[in-house]
Amino acid sequence: MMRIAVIGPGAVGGTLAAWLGEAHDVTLCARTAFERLTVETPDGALVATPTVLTDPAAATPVDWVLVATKTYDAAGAAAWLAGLVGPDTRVAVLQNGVEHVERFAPYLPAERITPAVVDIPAERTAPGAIRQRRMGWIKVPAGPAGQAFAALFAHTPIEVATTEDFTTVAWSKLALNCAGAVNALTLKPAGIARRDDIAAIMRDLVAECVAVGRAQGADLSDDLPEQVVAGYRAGPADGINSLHADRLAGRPMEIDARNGVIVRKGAAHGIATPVNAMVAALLEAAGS
Ligand SMILES: NC(=O)C1=CN([C@@H]2O[C@H](COP(=O)(O)OP(=O)(O)OC[C@H]3O[C@@H](n4cnc5c(N)ncnc54)[C@H](OP(=O)(O)O)[C@@H]3O)[C@@H](O)[C@H]2O)C=CC1
Ligand SMILES: CC(C)(CO)C(=O)C(=O)O
Repeated sequence: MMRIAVIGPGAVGGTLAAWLGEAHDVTLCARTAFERLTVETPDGALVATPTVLTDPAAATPVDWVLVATKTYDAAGAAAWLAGLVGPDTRVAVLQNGVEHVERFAPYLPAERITPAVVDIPAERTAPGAIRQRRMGWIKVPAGPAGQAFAALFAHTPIEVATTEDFTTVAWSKLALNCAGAVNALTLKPAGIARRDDIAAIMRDLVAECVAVGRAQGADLSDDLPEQVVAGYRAGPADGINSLHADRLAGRPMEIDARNGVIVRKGAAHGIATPVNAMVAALLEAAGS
């Protein structure tokens, strides 16, 4: 049994905490207090009453810290690290985008950070109340830290694996996420991808991501734009991605981590990214 702290027990953090709590000692580090964690999973409900801390001063060292806040809440998440991180603690960052390590490098030595790509669609209806839509998967870089992270989930049906090519995994996931901007813009769930005009915009967003990702070293196939659209069309039409959920709730949005990053890194390589720049600007304006 490992001691695990989850910073940010929202849709992803709450889902993982509920599964991990079946075999480990899990503490939740939350911003908003709640008593009961209930996750409707594809295999039925998981209900737990874990320790929930809301004051970083109450945190004590654990074996693993899992950071699952939104990217824009990194500074708040980092406030927990002084209490949670001891000499042997490993820190996994479970967020979308391709900048997991850069984002937390100001707070921790980079070698202590395990970046994780998560593909587990989950929606939070209230603090501690979550619907996990699909069992999904997590990928982490190959190596001792990645193996130790995967071992935490050995008792769960979630597929957690290491990869020798994390760059490609992260950019492939970014391709999926950058296209999801259309949902936050239109305030329509995943089924909007069934419209041909919207699918054309999604393909353009992904094509820019592919061009920039390749320049960053990712091995991305030519048909990724088509695969992304096909995936959205095949999934539940009422699925709400986390960017869309943020806009619906009036929260900040991960625009920079999901679309802005393509524009920023594209500019560094001299690659034009007008469609991602446009949706990022429209979302910034919509959220301001
Ligand atoms: N939802 C999904 O389906 C998926 C999301 N992701 C990615 O995972 C990451 C997390 O997303 P998601 O789970 O949807 O986000 P949520 O908004 O559901 O959860 C984030 C949680 O972080 C908490 N939080 C914010 N600041 C702090 C702080 N200082 N201390 C402690 N807790 C804090 C929030 O608290 P409060 O309750 O007060 O808001 C909230 O509970 C994002 O990068 C997202 O892109 C990846 C795959 C799937
Ligand atoms: C698209 C999805 C649900 C895939 O896990 C996701 O990453 C998100 O909502 O942020």
